[in-house]
Amino acid sequence: MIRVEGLTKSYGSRSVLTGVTFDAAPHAVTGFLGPNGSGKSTSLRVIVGLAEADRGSATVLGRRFRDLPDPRRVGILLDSGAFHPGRTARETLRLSARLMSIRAQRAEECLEVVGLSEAAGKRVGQFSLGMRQRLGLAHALLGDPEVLILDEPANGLDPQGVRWLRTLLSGLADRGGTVLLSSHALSEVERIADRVVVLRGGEVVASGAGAEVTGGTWCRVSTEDDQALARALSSAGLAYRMQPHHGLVVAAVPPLVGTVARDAGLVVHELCLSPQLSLEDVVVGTAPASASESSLTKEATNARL
Ligand SMILES: Nc1ncnc2c1ncn2[C@@H]1O[C@H](COP(=O)(O)OP(=O)(O)OP(=O)(O)O)[C@@H](O)[C@H]1O
Repeated sequence: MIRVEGLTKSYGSRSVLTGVTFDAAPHAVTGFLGPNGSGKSTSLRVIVGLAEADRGSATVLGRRFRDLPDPRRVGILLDSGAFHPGRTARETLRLSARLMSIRAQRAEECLEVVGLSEAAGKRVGQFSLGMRQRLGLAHALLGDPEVLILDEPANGLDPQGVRWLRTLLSGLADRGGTVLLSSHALSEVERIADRVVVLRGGEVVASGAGAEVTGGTWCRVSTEDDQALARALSSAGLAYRMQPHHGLVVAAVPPLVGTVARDAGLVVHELCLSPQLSLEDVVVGTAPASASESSLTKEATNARL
């Protein structure tokens, strides 16, 4: 379990985190999402004791990270570019294993897990970004941890690598582990994470299972006359946003939107649930007024259903 409560931090006069509060629970992969500069890395650095918060607290397995009797229970990958470029992958892992009093054979096992056995004798300086990420993951796995804290682990991985990462992380979560990973790549996180925490401008703007975060009832719709549909949705008290090229995103389930379109006499061209789009909207802050922002919308939705 990772518990973060009220983290607030400034660099000089610049506020970077404001009251950041969330949990990452065992048996789950929690995605920590947000645009560049929203404070994800700073939060992770505070959690593992590499940065100090001005206020608030962060605990891992019930204690501050630095107070853990056995920090090997927590695997961390914050910067895969930090490995010495002149060492081989095997040397890098064996050195860390020795520092952490972990048997040397574990380095070989972790190289195998991340698919780097063949490249184990190669210098890290010759590695691609994706290979460095794999090495970083191997490093995080050395202590056979119960908790993984990963900053942008999918960075540089090809689609096959992302699939492999998903299998690796969900396997750890299935065995009772806690995984917290940051990313600004929404599609990856949506596929990997069970729950998401969305940070924007140093504040948590949403958290929960994907469907909870997005209201679970967002859909994308386009009709023969989207302006006419917009007017009909407004009359029905439903929140919507016009999309740049065509269509709208609406805070309601498809049958309700379809009914509104039919009552307005409009031919529907496209109507589908749109969880990916809505999560992206939440992260970048372009979501239409959500149900929580507009109880009228929610009531109208319920009434029509
Ligand atoms: N050591 C530092 N000194 C001053 N400002 C910092 C420092 N570290 C981070 N910041 C600032 O804090 C803000 C949040 O940065 P942070 O790296 O936590 O964001 P992020 O969400 O991880 O972004 P990214 O997705 O680009 O990695 C940024 O405006 C950044 O410039």
